[in-house]
Amino acid sequence: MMDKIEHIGIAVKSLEAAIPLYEQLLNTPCYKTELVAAENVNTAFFNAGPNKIELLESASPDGVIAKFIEKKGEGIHHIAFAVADIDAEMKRLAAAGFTLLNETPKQGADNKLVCFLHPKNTNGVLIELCMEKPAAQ
Ligand SMILES: CC[C@@H](C(=O)O)C(=O)SCCNC(=O)CCNC(=O)[C@H](O)C(C)(C)COP(=O)(O)OP(=O)(O)OC[C@H]1O[C@@H](n2cnc3c(N)ncnc32)[C@H](O)[C@@H]1OP(=O)(O)O
Ligand SMILES: [Co+2]
Repeated sequence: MMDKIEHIGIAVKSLEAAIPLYEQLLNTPCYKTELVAAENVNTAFFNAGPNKIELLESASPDGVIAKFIEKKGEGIHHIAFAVADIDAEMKRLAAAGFTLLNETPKQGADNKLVCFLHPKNTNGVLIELCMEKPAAQ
């Protein structure tokens, strides 16, 4: 089952410029920045009530965020839903005909395991599933 919206991902050209703007907008400090090398992105996180805003800056000129900005400009890039069991949700959604962009959960930011669904099957919206990484046994 999909729980709450965990975060909304926003593609930006420059975190240096966008962080102070979102701090002012949300009236709360950025609580974390993190490079997610596997995704080629620099991220910055803000709390917004029960949800989060994730700013995404490309870490290289050919990354997915750079490509997105080149095509569509800065703006909302994806919506991430929290799930309790990412493997079960991936299985359910694949069986329902959605296109999973990764076959197994992969490392996300903020200690999460994530999976993306192709926007072609979701009315043009890139969807991310994310689950808190279980503590190492
Ligand atoms: C920081 C980690 C993690 C977290 O923990 O939260 C993140 O959020 S990482 C975020 C960045 N990573 C990803 O987005 C990974 C998943 N995305 C992809 O695999 C690709 O971006 C994609 C969705 C498969 C698109 O890649 P590609 O096919 O190479 O790009 P194109 O430019 O050719 O696009 C094809 C088609 O799809 C449209 N598109 C692309 N991105 C989006 C988007 N974010 N939302 C909606 N639509 C999107 C693009 O416009 C093209 O459409 P057409 O032009 O109509 O063909
Ligand atoms: Co995200």
